[in-house]
Amino acid sequence: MKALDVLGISPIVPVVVLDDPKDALPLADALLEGGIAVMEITLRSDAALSSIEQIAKALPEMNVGAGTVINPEQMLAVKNVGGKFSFSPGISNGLLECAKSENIAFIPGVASASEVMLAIENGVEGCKLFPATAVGGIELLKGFGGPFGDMKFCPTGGVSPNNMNDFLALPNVLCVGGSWIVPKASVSSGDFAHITKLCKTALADIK
Ligand SMILES: O=C(O)C(=O)C[C@H](O)[C@H](O)COP(=O)(O)O
Repeated sequence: MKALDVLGISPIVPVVVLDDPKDALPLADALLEGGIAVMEITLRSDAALSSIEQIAKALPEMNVGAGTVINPEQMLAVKNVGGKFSFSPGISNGLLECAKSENIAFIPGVASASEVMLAIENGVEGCKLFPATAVGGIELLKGFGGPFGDMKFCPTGGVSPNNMNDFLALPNVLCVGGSWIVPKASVSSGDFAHITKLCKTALADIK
């Protein structure tokens, strides 16, 4: 799978923090039921790698990968447990080299023109804009569209049902990332039906 394929799976990429690996499969099922076949599990908890491994083994129809990948060791660990891709909040030569040599779908985070240029120099076709609303959001993406017409983006950080359509309407935006679609309280209380409902509502609201 290539980075652009990852960004083309669903207009919404759920950004997930899991504290307990037992929640991994019910959550993946809930997202699939809601019509979303991609999920980014952030490496911010000890449960992340084992959650990715479980989902990759049990639910091949779910495209599971990692977020918050900030060094090559983590990128390799994600690949080793069956994660299909790595998102990072930033971009570094170490991550770019590791992704190339290991043939890993890598979506780096960018927030400036120079970072987009580093991505282009390394053959990257799709980036996360992070943290999207804080670094300029819609206006920044419109600005990037001039000099970097071929680069595609997944804005993440501050995206919500209120602004999702403004982002998705831009020609250089393939999808948006967000944590709103998987509320922590719903996961901890086992209310996976609510998450399915949030997915269905969000997909139906896309213009
Ligand atoms: O660390 C990463 O790799 C990330 O992916 C960060 C997340 O994208 C944002 O924390 C999600 O932002 P919200 O949807 O505003 O909660």
